[in-house]
Amino acid sequence: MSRTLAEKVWEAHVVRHGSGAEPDLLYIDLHLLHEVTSPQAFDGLRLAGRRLRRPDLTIATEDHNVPTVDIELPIADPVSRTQVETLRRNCAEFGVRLHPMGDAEQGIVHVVGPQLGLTQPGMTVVCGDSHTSTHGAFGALAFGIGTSEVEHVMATQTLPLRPFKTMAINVEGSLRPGVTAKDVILAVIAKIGTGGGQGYVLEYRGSAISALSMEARMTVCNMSIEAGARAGMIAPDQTTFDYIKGRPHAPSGADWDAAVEYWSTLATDEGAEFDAEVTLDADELTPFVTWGTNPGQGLPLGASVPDPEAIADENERVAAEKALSYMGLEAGTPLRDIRVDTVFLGSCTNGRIEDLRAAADVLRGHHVADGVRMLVVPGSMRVRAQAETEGLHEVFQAAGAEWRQAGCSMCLGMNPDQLKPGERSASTSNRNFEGRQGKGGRTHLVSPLVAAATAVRGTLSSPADLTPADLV
Ligand SMILES: CC(C)[C@H](C(=O)O)[C@@H](O)C(=O)O
Ligand code: SF4
Repeated sequence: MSRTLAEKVWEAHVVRHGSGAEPDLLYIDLHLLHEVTSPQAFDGLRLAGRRLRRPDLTIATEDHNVPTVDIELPIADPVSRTQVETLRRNCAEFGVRLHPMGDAEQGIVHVVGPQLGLTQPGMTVVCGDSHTSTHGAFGALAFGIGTSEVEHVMATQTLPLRPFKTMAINVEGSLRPGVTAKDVILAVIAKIGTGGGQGYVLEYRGSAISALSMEARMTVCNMSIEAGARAGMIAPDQTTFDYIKGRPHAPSGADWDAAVEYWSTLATDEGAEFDAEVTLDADELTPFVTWGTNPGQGLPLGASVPDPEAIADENERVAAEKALSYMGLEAGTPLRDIRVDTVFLGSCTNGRIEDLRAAADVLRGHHVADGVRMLVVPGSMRVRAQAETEGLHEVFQAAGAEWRQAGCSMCLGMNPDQLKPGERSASTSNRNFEGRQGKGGRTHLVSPLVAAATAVRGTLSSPADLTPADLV
């Protein structure tokens, strides 16, 4: 029978089929941990007198609560300090490999796994974090789990799971210059809505997806959860294999050949049926930005703030009214006229080396606009080191941007990098919820190219809007 990629990975991991209403029990190949969602799970193990079943398949990093400056000083915020210290104690007690602040491999959990070669095609990957969907870019079945499930995986290396439906997201054609993976996924979410993926594993397919680099594919899969999906996946291909080859945890020698042979069987079979299909024309996409307070409230940069009155669906209309009032925006204002105070380049969506390179290319020869602060936060210390080898930090600093240490940073208000009430950002992260980047902060989700151009002009912009007058 023809099967989809997701079905193949699922079936390869069933330890025990559930009968009737019972869920299947799946084996988990990789368990990622961070400081926010692990403490109660470790407590649970301790109370039950259990050890970790497979510490060798478990890895932890510090990302959410870490400051991105003065990292050699004690963490000032007591809550954050406790989180980080608790993770350190737990990892030492239970024998889990941890990359703490300052370590060469520390970084955002979803940047660290792939860069170490831990994330591989055909795996099941879990983490107590919704953006675990990122790892699906490798053809892994990867999803976020709750804290009680984290404990279950720690104790047994398995997880009871209910079946899912499959949705194909076909993106055909080629992206125009200046249009990126971030624009693709923002357009997908605007099309299917923040609940459109509920109950589904999304598979991104088509010529525009095949043409993406691994890092761009991670950007797409990262935001699957913002469409409500269980996971997002892309079939592994030569691009995937080339990315993994030679990484610290990649198979080598005969194991590599055997792995590639297996990975090559994972793509969805010809004739396999999806429960739903959505199609997007890549050639028609332009830079996309959000105007509202959920990731589905987005439009092409060339559009204007929508008029809620013109929205037929009542729920959507009310949501739009509320969003505009929170965002301090007037219907009809061209999106390009929206002025920002802050630009944030980073996060597990867009904090990898290609994102930094793309933004640096725009910033070279330019300066951040008066009154705008720009934070550049590499997704991991390895990304930071690579960027410094390439001199990108000098480009950012010469442009007046702040060059930071690795972490989640301004993606969410759990560390010192936050917006003040009423401040507005252009942010390469994945969520624009009320207060996400700090209480009262207003977030516009954008690509790294739009982030950089916006920093220069001070209003939401794409690189194509920069004129010779913007050069310094
Ligand atoms: C803190 C963590 C549980 C959360 C998540 O699950 O995604 C965070 O990473 C986020 O992006 O909102
Ligand atoms: S960078 Fe943002 S989205 Fe990613 S794990 Fe951290 S807080 Fe969550």
